[in-house]
Amino acid sequence: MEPLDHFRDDDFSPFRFFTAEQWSRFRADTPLTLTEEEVRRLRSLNDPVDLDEIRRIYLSLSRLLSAHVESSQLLFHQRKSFLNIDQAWKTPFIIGIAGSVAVGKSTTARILAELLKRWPSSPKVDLVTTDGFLYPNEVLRREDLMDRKGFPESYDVGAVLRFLSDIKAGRPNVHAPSYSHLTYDVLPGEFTVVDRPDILIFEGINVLQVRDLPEDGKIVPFVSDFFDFAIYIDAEEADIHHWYVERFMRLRETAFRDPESFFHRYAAIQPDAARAVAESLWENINLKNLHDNILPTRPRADLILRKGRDHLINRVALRKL
Ligand SMILES: Nc1ncnc2c1ncn2[C@@H]1O[C@H](COP(=O)(O)OP(=O)(O)O)[C@@H](O)[C@H]1O
Ligand SMILES: CC(C)(COP(=O)(O)O)[C@@H](O)C(=O)NCCC(=O)O
Repeated sequence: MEPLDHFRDDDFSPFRFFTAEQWSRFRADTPLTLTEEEVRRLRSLNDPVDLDEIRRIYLSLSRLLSAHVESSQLLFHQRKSFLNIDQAWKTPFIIGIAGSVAVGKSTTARILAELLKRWPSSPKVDLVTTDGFLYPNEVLRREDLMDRKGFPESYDVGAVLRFLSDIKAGRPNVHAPSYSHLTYDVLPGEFTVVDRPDILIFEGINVLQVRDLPEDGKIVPFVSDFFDFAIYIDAEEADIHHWYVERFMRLRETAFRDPESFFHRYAAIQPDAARAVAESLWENINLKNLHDNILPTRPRADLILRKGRDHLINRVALRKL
């Protein structure tokens, strides 16, 4: 099989590689618990995912995650008895989902959340996206970071770490800030409340980021230190570029029509001028971020889902144990 860029599919690779067909066989007898209509509701604009893709890719993934969650619960109980402690609260299992802007992380996260909720054990599954942890536009403007929205420095990483550490500590009613793609800003005073889930899916472009160690020797964790399983959604740069621009053009006919939309002015201009804006946002912000900050985190994932030009997953790489 063709390797994933600089990954080598050989005995020394940390990953095992599968075609979508090979991967689909691992679903065994995992039942299909979503309907076509539900998948349509869960997918983002321009995402072609359908029930066939759920069968081919997501059922095996759900089965694999179920094995990981089960074994982490077993380990948790064994640890309790080893330490002879009586810890009433459980530690949520956290799944990180990373990848470029416009690669389809939100759709994958929403589909996974629904599939996991429908396991026979009916776990409580919550989903949080990292955009709520971006600094408000007012701060980004002041710090001259509006052209670096989505870069590591545009997030309040301290707040992310406090959030995840509260979740892992089993605290009730932990607040995650909210973001609006419509106003292109953090929503003041709006939160998602996360109340001791069994599983938390934490999705965002930079969740596998590692930072330079502080010079003062202070020990600061990485966001991914809180993850039990990390997924990277991957695709050819040219394809993601195309999806970004096409989505922007579709948004002109939908979300941008709303006078509240930050991008409202681009709904009225000529298509060529709008396309030029999308190209520039891609080139100057999102592509740079992909090269400098996102792609380098790919080898840190446990699982890489690689999409083809048609936006469907055609290859899977699973980290060897
Ligand atoms: N300007 C926008 N207006 C409205 N919705 C948007 C806009 N940009 C992105 N979205 C939506 O926000 C979600 C997240 O997009 P993005 O951060 O690019 O990640 P991904 O495509 O990997 O899910 C998607 O559902 C997308 O359709
Ligand atoms: C809000 C985003 C940074 C994504 O954030 P995430 O949820 O991945 O943390 C991204 O969608 C974005 O707005 N990028 C800035 C450039 C642009 O408008 O495309």
